[in-house]
Amino acid sequence: MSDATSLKRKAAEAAFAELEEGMNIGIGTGSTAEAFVRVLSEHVAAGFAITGVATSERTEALCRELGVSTKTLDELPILDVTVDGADEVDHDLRLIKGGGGALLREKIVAFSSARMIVIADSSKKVQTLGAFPLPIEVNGFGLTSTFMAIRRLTETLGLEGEIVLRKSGDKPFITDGGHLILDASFGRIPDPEALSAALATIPGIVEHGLFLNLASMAILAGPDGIEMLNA
Ligand SMILES: O=C[C@H](O)[C@H](O)[C@H](O)COP(=O)(O)O
Repeated sequence: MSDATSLKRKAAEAAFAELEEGMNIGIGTGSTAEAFVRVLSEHVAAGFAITGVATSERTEALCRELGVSTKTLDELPILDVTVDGADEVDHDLRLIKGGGGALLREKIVAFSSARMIVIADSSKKVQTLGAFPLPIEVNGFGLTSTFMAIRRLTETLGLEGEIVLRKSGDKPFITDGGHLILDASFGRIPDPEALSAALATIPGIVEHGLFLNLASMAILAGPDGIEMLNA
């Protein structure tokens, strides 16, 4: 197991320790969330009862393959906890998510959960969000207009940098919801709340990858052990 893989597994094991039998849980997307599904599946195989709501088709397929039972969010609209990865975490538990394109369902599921536990290797902890390009999920209709509105509004906040349409091979990347993603490389986002509020005014934006006031705990696994951040 590579160092990064073993750190993800350690974070996933620590998140499992926060769960109780019988809980209804949101299950995130990405390589760290996948490590969590693997840990979970081992406990399920040993008789631990839990029901999950997956945040992506990819996670749903993995749960099915590994024997973790899932329901839809409509069947289980109130969740005890969501466990998910992140692309960046700051000291106030503000996150950038969506590197894997699952931000919309991830945010809906996290919002439906009493708690959100973020799991990551310690490299994801940052002083200021923004080195990781911010994913912005947009409707395909009026893409150019939406792009220009994002550019205009972010410039008024002093944010500059490349904004590119995410591709999968030579085609646009399409999310599980059938939308497109623009990745905005701002470098630094000194005021995530102001940016989030500004983006919310643009109708073509479906959702963005700033997760503010959602995470209640972050479990960061590093070479020297586990660091827990609590809201
Ligand atoms: O859309 C994907 C998610 O937000 C992931 O949780 C995030 O990109 C982190 O992924 P990973 O654990 O693979 O670094």
